[in-house]
Amino acid sequence: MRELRALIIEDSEDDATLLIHQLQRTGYQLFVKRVETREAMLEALQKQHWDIVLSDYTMPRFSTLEALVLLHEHGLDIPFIMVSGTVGEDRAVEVMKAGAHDYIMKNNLSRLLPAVERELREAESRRQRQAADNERIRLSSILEITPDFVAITDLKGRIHYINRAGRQWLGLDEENRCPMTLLADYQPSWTAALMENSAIPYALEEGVWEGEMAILDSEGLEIPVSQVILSHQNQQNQLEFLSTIARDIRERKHYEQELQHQVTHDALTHLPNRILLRDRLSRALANAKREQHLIAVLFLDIDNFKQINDALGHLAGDSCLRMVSQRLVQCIRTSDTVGRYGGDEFLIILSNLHTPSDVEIIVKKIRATLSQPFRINGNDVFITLSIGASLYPRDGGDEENLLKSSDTAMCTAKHTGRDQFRFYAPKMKDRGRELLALETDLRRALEREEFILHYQPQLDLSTNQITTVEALVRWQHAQRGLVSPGDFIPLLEQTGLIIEVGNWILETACKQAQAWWACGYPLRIAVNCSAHQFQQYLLDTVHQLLQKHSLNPACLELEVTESVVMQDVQYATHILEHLKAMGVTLAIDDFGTGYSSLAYLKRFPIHSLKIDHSFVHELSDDSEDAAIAEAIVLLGHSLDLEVVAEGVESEAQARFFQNHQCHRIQGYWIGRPMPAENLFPLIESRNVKRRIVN
Ligand SMILES: Nc1nc2c(ncn2[C@@H]2O[C@H](COP(=O)(O)O[C@H]3[C@@H](O)[C@H](n4cnc5c(=O)[nH]c(N)nc54)O[C@@H]3COP(=O)(O)O)[C@@H](O)[C@H]2O)c(=O)[nH]1
Repeated sequence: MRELRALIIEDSEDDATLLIHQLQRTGYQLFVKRVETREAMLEALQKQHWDIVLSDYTMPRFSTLEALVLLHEHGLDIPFIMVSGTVGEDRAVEVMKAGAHDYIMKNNLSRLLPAVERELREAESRRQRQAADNERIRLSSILEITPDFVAITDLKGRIHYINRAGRQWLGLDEENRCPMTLLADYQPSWTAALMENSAIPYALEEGVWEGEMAILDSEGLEIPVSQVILSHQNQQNQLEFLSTIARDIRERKHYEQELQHQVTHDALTHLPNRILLRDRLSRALANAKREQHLIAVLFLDIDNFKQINDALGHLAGDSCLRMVSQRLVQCIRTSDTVGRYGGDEFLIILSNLHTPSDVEIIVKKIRATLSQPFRINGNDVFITLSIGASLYPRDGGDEENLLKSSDTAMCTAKHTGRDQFRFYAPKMKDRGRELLALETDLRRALEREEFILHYQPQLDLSTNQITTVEALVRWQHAQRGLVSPGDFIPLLEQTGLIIEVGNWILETACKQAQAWWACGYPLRIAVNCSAHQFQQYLLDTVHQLLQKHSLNPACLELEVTESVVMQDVQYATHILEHLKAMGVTLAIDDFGTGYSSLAYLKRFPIHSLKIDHSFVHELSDDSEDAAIAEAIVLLGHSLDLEVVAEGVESEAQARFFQNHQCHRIQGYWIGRPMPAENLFPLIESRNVKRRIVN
């Protein structure tokens, strides 16, 4: 049974009883309270909720109008019916204006029930409307404060509502909040097209569409958004409005891009990494196949990068890689790609080439750019690259083969010597395999005692005596026979084995020199010192060996090439000074082939210069070489350095150097490199069999 709580304002108990009787006929479970003063009504209102108020017009201590004021003061919307015996029309109007919902004459109480029913219904619908209004206000205040863009448009895309965030994004002011402008005016063309062709039809069909789009801000900049579009029907089930809720995803996009960059780029140089390089190569290939173009893949490896790391530290190595990558980027078009393949290896993809010679032009450019010294930690570092190139379609039709071929070409370039460039050629495959096998054998050669030393005499031109011999390593391979150092020294350098083998050479040479001294032959022994050895523990090793074999330091001459000492002048000066302090003599090998600065030459504590044999071979018929050789001898004289001419093969060459007061000569004309025991007869006689005929 429904409840009805009725507050009766009546001074007459009888009249109140009559009203109650009437109300009881409604079938409600009735709760009634009669009051006749303001205070009593106030107390009743405070104690509980009332569904209806029935009020007499006038009472000795209270009135309908006062009761209405009280309700109004407390903001209560309770159906209010005046039930009065004698009230004129004017008063009735006055009461209605004051907020009463109806009035009923006491002599016509049959109207009471329908009036009560109606007012209860209306109160309920007022309550529902109020609740709906409150809900709407709450929702719209939420919409107003949300940072997301919210707009309602009609099916023509005209904006009917837009929230505060939306107004701010689009630069609309408060007054202009529903300007009936088109939402499409605030979208980039690609978003407008996506809306029209896909999102709106889908939302109209399915009710909701979700995806990523963009909105143009007040300055026309694209704000990437994650967007939901909802379609709304009117009461006739016709589609009428679309609401758009868009969330700013700039930050997410930024992180996504950053993540994508991290996955596809090298952290040190910011160049594309292997993953992106492969992707670019496969795209370039697809394009080249369509357009019938040539592609080149260049594999680049920094020569002797380990030395930079070892000598200057890893941070310097890192900045070297960064600098190299910056210079490489400058050498190519933006449509081409340069990336870091790993370690000190870079890859360049050149597309849209017309002829293979285009590659040579780029390689020339790269070498010219890299020929300028790199300033690292206050040192001028010179860097060269070994470069191999493969061409599509000639050397491979897919990424794998092109990469492999360019790598093989680079390895061949590296084995040929530093600073070389090679196009891939099919025969390189075998050479590559051969080098691999050689490397495996080399790793075992030391423990199998397959290395031996040969000695080549140097003739002192002022005394005609052999005063110095150069120790030259040979590899006595079980199957290959005697392997020339030209074939395995570069491999020892690349694998780092040169340190171990170099130390063995140094020790064997020191032992041999000591043995000769013991037999009464005070020969000086010249030993080649590789770049790696020069960078690592050379001072300690030399010091220990001299002690261990009780060798007079003056009997040891270390030959270091010009390029090794020029790579890091400060470091080289430090090492050379310490060696000199130990009493060891120092020679600059292959002099004339590098880039020595005369200023540095003066500063280096060296004892002799060895003229490279390339200037000696063609001496007689090439006046330029003769001029260079003569200039080196003169330079030696003026810097108070001994000069040794190597590669002397003929008497004419020997005479040339004697005439120019060169101190020593070395070469086949005196004697080839030979085992120690073969050298004895030569030293014994103290006379060179072939004499220079004056
Ligand atoms: N780090 C080390 N490098 C070494 C060592 N032993 C040799 N090498 C280096 O290998 C390169 C080739 O050496 P090799 O085949 O021994 O050639 C040397 C001589 O045989 C050759 N030579 C000497 N006289 C003549 C000649 O009259 N004509 C001619 N065509 N060649 C001649 O020259 C090479 C000596 O060169 P250099 O060292 O510059 O004095 C070579 O680069 C060696 O340095 C080693 O133990 N450690």
